[in-house]
Amino acid sequence: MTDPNESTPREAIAPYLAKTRWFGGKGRDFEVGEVRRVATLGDGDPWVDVLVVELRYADGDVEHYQVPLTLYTDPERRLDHAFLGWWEDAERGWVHAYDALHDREATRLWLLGFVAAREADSGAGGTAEVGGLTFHRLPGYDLDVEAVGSLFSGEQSNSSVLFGEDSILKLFRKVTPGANPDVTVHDVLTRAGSTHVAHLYGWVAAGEGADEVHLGMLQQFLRTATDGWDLALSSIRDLYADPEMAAREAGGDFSGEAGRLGEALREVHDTLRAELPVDTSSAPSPAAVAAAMNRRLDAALGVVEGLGAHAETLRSVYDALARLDHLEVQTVHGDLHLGQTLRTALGWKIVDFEGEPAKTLAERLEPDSPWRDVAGMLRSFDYAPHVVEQQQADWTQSDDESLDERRARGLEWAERNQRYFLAAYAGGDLSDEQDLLVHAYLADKAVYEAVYEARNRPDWVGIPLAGVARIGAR
Ligand SMILES: Nc1ncnc2c1ncn2[C@@H]1O[C@H](COP(=O)(O)OP(=O)(O)O)[C@@H](O)[C@H]1O
Ligand SMILES: O=P(O)(O)O[C@H]1O[C@H](CO)[C@@H](O[C@H]2O[C@H](CO)[C@@H](O)[C@H](O)[C@H]2O)[C@H](O)[C@H]1O
Repeated sequence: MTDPNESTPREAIAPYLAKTRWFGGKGRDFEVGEVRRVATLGDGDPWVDVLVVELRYADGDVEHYQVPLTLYTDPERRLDHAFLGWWEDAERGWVHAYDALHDREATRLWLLGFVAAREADSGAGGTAEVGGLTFHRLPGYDLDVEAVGSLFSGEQSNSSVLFGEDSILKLFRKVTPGANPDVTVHDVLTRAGSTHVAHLYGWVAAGEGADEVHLGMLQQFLRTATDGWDLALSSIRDLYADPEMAAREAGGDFSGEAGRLGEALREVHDTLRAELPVDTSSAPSPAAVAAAMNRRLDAALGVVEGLGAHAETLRSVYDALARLDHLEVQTVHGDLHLGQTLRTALGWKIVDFEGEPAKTLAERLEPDSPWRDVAGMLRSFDYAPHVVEQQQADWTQSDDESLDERRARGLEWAERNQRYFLAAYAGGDLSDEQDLLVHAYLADKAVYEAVYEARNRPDWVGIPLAGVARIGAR
C-alpha cells in the first residue's frame, strides 16, 4: 500500500472509532467483524452508505455500531477531522470516506427522508422508504426544508445534528434490533401532549419484523434550553462566591427550580403510567428487585475498592425492600440526572429516555419503579457541590471560610434542593414505605455510579462513595 489512508472500510473503522467521543468501547480490546451496508441515501456524488458495524470484544461481548459514511469520488479533501480513508468501491471506483454526520450535504439526505414521510402523511402520520431506510413521521409539524444541518458539539454518547433552530436529529450509535425506548417513550409522551419533553417529529429505522432496528429520531429543537446540570453548577458557584451566603439566599438558591423539576417528573410519570399500563401480574416482586440490587452490588465489589466497607449496610437496606408486599412498576426514564434536563422559557424538559447505557436493551425495556428516577435526581443534587469543589481545587482556604464550612454549605445546598424536589414530586411528605423505596434506589444508584466513575472518571469515584457512606449513616 503506498498511501497510508488507502484501506478498506473494515480497516478504517477501528482507528476512527477510537477518536470519537461517542464510542463506548474505548480502552477495550476488540476487532471489527461484519460490516453491513443497511442503506444508501442519495444517488449523486456524494452519497451516504449507512453501515452497521459488528465489534467483537476480547472478553466475548459483541456490539453493533451505526457508522454512516459520506462518500465522494472527488479526491479533494473536505473534512480532515471526519476523514476515515479511501478505497476502491466495486460499483463506483475510488471513493473517499468521511463520517457523514459532519457533512451537511449528507445530513440533508436524512432531512429529505423525513420530508418525504410527511408528504405521505395520511393524517395519522406517514412513512417513506428511502434507500433501505424507513422514515416515520408523527402528524402535525411542517419541517423547515431549508434548514442547514450542523453537528451538536456537546458531550454525547450518540450523535445529534441540529437543523437550524427547527429540529434536532439524534442518530443512535450503539444499536440493537428492536424498538429504542428513546423513540417509543417520546412517541407516547408527544401524542399524549406532555409539556415536559421535546416533541417527537419522527424516527428512522432499517430492517423489518424481528430484525427492525431503530437508527435515529427527529425532535423539536428547544431553542431556549439551558442544561439543568450547568444551571445547578452556576447556582453553587454563586453560593461559594460569597462566604456569608446561605443556600436559601440570593443567586445561590435553586430550590424553586428543584420544585418545578419535581412537578415535571411527576407529570411525565403520570402520563407514562396512564398511556402505557403495565400488566401487574408480571411485575417483579420486591424480593426479586432486592436480589437484583444485591447482584449489582456483588459485581461492583469486584470493581470498586472502598465499597466493601459499606456492603453490609447496603444489604440491610435491600433486605428492607425485599420485605415489602409489592412494588409498583411502570415505564420510567431509567437514567435520570440533572444532565438529562433542560430549562426552557416554557419550563423544564426531560430528555434521553434510552435508560442506563450499561444495561441491555431487554433490561432497559422492563418496567421499573418510578423511585429509580427520583433517586437519580437526588443523587445528582448530591454530585453538584462535590463537582464544583473538584473544579475549584485550586481554591485555597481563606481566613473567611474553611473547607469544612464550605462543604457544609454545599451539603446544605444539596439537601435543600433534594427536599424541594421530593416534596413537589410526592405532593407532600413521604410515607414510610416511600421513604424506604427512595433509600433503596438511592443505594442502588450510588453503587452503579461508583462503578461508572471507577471505569470512566476514577478521580470522581469518591463522590458516589461518600453518598454510599451517608446511606450507611441513616
Ligand atoms: N430537543 C433538544 N433541543 C435542544 N437541545 C437538546 C435537545 N435534546 C437534547 N439536547 C441537548 O443535547 C444533549 C445530548 O442529548 P441526549 O439526548 O442526552 O444525547 P445522548 O443520548 O447522546 O447522551 C443534551 O444534554 C442537551 O444539551
Ligand atoms: O448521560 P448518560 O446517559 O451518558 O449517563 C451516564 O453518564 C452520566 C455522566 O455524564 C452519569 O451521571 C453521573 O454524573 C453526573 C455528573 O456528571 C451526575 O449529575 C449524576 O447524578 C451521576 O449519576 C450517569 O450515571 C451515567 O449513566
